[in-house]
Amino acid sequence: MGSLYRASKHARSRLRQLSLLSSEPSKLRPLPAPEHPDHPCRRGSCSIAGPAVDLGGYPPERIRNFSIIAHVDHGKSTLADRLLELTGTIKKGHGQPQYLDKLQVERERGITVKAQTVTMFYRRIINSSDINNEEQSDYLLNLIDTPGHVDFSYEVSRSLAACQGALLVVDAAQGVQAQTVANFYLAFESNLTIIPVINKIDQPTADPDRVKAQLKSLFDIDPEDALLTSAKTGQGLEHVLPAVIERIPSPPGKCDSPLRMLLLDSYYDEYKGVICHVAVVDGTLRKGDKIASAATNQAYEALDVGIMHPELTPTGILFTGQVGYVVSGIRSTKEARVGDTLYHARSIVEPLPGFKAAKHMVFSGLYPADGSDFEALNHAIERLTCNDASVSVTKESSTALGMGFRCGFLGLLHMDVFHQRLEQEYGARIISTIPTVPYIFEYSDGSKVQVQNPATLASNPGKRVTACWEPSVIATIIIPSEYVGPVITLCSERRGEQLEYSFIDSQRAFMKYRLPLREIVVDFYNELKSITSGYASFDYEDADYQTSDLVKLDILLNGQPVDAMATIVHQLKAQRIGRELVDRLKKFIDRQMFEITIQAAIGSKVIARETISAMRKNVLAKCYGGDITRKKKLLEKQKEGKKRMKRVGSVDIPQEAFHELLKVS
Ligand SMILES: Nc1nc2c(ncn2[C@@H]2O[C@H](COP(=O)(O)OP(=O)(O)OP(=O)(O)O)[C@@H](O)[C@H]2O)c(=O)[nH]1
Repeated sequence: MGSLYRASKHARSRLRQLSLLSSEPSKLRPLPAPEHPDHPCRRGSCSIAGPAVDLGGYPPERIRNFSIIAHVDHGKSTLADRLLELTGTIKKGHGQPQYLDKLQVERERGITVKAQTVTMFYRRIINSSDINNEEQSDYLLNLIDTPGHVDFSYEVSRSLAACQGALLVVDAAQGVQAQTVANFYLAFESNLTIIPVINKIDQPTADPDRVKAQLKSLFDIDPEDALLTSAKTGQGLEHVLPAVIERIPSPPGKCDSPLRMLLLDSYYDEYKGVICHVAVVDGTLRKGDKIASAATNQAYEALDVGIMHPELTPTGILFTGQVGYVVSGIRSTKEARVGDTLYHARSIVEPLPGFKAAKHMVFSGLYPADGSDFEALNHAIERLTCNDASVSVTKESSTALGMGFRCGFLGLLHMDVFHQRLEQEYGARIISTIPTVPYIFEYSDGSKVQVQNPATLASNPGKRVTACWEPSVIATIIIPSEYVGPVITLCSERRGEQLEYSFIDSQRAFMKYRLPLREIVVDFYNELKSITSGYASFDYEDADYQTSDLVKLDILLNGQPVDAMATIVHQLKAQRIGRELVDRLKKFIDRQMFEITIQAAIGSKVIARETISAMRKNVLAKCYGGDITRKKKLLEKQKEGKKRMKRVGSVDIPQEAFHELLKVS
């Protein structure tokens, strides 16, 4: 518990400040919906086209920028929905739950993968018991909903850069989970004011007192500071925005300083080009202003400026402390660099600190299923990386798959989501190769290289590998106490080293392990979930490289190595993985006109072998009788299927075979 305890000591002084904050009785009432004539957006003086919104009435002291952070499924997006309804930003019962989860992939998987910002207007009314003495003030609140899964914590840390506070949502029944811990520290290290929200109190198994005790013991959060809510029934929600206004400081920027904006995110729009989400740190941005990028020194004109309320809403202006969007004629992803500082061209400003570069944990080759689609895939990847700057892309080629790309991802789920978005949003059909982590190899000539593609590993016999290192992670695992035994077994099977083991209360154990990254990227989380009946929570942060005993495992078809199927594995696991790869391939490669041998080999030593006997797959076998059109159709279908095959030497490999190999750990 050492590191948690140390950090919680820091937390103590900060949280003490929080408990000093007033909780004077106040009543807050949402503003009328934007379409209402009394809404401040309608009382504005802006004369721009589109919905007029006057942001002039919101100096920094009337602005709060906050994020919602939590472990997966603790209710962030649902809470965000309720706050949007409460402020009239979206209509109640708008029929689209988790409004801010806009991507198809988010809706299908029920997870947030992109942080989303939305501006809300809120009127605070104090002392409402005496209606004549009512005091009211209007606030502009920027809410950023963030993903919960560890693979997207880069999104979280970027979002936090635009905020001064965060709602830390914890499920009242599940209590603190691994990503609650990770997200708490992300927010804490960014110096944000943290408001604990114990959500789902409507559940029969909810135990808010236990969660309060956990928050106290892990983070030294005063139980009095916790808000109790049910985003489902609406219970307790009336206290959330008052707490945001009272406890979270307003943005610190200077209105009269030269403009400095932080580029938070961007995406490509067919008509407008790149749309940049920005946080105005200092100064004012007006439509028509000439702005420049600190990263590229390119200058642009601000063609359209506005807020997300909840969709793009032109305002013509953005003042200090506000979060909004700007369209500036940037057309390529290379120009819109997340973390960049935008400023008025010709003014001299100190660039903002920006963001730490994303650290790629998993690499995989991405190839068009049909080789002639390379340019289309190139275009799709370029567009998509505009909205997901954390993916690294370099071109590569493979003898088996032709021209393609080597992409770096933040984790396996991130990789999966990227593939799905390519297919759903851009209609790309792709084949991806076995994911690998970035290993480091040292050769006999003293040179060291980072190997992101196993196929490139030392094919030169004059260059012997003399040492190798693999990346490791520090994993945090929180589980009900009865599952401790199986989890310890799993972690040691995965070559883990236990660093910490303690209890956060009478029912939950907390463990820290150092594990090789390779061991957790494929299937670790699924197995952890399955041995703990779904009760385990898991998070990790990257740690150092460790020396290791690694070998390159080749797959050969009829004696010919398939570069796209090569993988790097630990010596001790090579035999089992080789066997499994060969078995899986056998199931997915159809019998052909000749015998096919499938082999797994380390160097020249074959460690596993299977044979597929010769026979042409006769699709007409069961097609008796004389219907010629049906026979033609079947042959056509077979021909179509062949197009999706990849030919290695004389062997046709179906796409599915590549997908199957991804599952071998
Ligand atoms: N009973 C109950 N269920 C809730 C409450 N809040 C959210 N849920 C449900 O919990 C599930 C997860 O809610 P989300 O809002 O998607 O959770 P999330 O934290 O945004 O999830 P990720 O985006 O995947 O991190 C959904 O089925 C919600 O309907 C609540 O207060 N009570």
